[in-house]
Amino acid sequence: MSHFANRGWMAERTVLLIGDDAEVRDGVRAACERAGVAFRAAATLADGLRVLSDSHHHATVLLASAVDEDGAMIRRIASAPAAGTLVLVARAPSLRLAIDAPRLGAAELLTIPLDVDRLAALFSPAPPAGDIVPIPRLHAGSGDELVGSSPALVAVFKTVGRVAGSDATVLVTGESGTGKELVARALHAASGRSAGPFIAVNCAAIPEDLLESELFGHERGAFTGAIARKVGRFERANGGTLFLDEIGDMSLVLQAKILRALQEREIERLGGEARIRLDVRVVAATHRNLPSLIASGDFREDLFYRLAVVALHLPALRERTGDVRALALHYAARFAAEHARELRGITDGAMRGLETHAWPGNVRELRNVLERAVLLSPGDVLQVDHLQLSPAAARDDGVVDGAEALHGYSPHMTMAQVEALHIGRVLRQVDRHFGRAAEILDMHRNTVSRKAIEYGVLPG
Ligand SMILES: Nc1ncnc2c1ncn2[C@@H]1O[C@H](COP(=O)(O)OP(=O)(O)OP(=O)(O)O)[C@@H](O)[C@H]1O
Repeated sequence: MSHFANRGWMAERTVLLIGDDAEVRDGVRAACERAGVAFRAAATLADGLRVLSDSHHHATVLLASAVDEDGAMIRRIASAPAAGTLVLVARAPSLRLAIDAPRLGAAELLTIPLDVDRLAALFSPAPPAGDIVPIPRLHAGSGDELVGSSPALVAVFKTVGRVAGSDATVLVTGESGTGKELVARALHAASGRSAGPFIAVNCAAIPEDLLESELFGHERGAFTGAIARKVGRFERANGGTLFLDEIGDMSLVLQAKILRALQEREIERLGGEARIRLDVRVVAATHRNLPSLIASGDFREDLFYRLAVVALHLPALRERTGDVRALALHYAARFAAEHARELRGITDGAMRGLETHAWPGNVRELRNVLERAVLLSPGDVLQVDHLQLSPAAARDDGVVDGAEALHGYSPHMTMAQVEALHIGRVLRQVDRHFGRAAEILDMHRNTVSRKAIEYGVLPG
């Protein structure tokens, strides 16, 4: 390469650091050297804006300042066209900064001490076009359809097609996140009841003492606190489909009541006299092994046979890796459209990473990984670093199986990996409510948010 050509390339690929911190400067410079891009620094915001006004940068790293409470500084840099990809770094990022960063236009928020490898990956030039799996255009109307063509999923499609037209009760089994609810919706949509309601109840999410009235309803005064009549979900599903999710977590008393409702096709509201006729198709689902619950006396055998008139099993995603590519492209296209991001494709390396991941959270986890990657990738190609797949869940460690895989845990993990997994899981569970997560984890909420950012486990 000639001297001039080299200079031209360097001018294109320059990273600007704005901020006055020796440790950050050293880290960013090291990442630039590793990525083969030029490094430039501006100590103050004013200097930085001056530099940005006369030269273009591939990426800008901004040391987030505690005084920038409303993010005005970040917004100003992010909106400068010459700033390129914006990366924020902070020593102890506040929860607010972590949540606001993507909205303000930052592609990444990194903590100090800097992860030089991650930074270098962000600065690396886009990979050559040949290594990219292109993302298809999203066709209009593609919503929540079942994606995949593995033999296991095709068998599910066929069964759905065969039984949708009947009113037979269907039991859908499979690990959490495998698509049981989506299958129930597909059964409803393909049935003669699609004009009627689809009512879903997560039996494990509703406290035991409320579940009965939630399902069957109650009359006014049926119990303390029943100040008005309530129509239950069975009744609300009349003319349509009732989806009873996590049926294996229901008490034996309620199991008996469900069985009766299914057999008699009638219910009574709590505290009521009248029998109410039902025209409801029931689809039930569970991630638990019902035959073993029957063996331990925790699930009624007669209810099992009543529910499993047709049984449909959704295999875990790691057992049908053939579906991963189609799902990844589907969700990349969908989230790119949803978040108005131009995306060309996914690198071969990233696709391999997806195909060899153990997916303890199944399709739900894949969907979250893709959404986060689409939001946070700086360029128009998704690379393996953008996926932030936890190495602990790589499939080929040979130990992750059965119940352990279900929980993403393996005895080869470091304490940090276990902590990352647990914090991510708790945050998802409490729907990103950091106060509640802090209580569960018995940690200060700032520690929770710092660790979540550090480990890259903020749920999408
Ligand atoms: N084959 C698939 N194609 C496209 N999206 C899918 C597929 N399977 C699952 N998903 C998506 O994954 C997510 C989880 O699916 P769903 O809620 O149906 O799983 P589930 O098995 O009912 O989970 P849980 O047992 O935790 O309730 C949803 O966003 C769903 O749209």
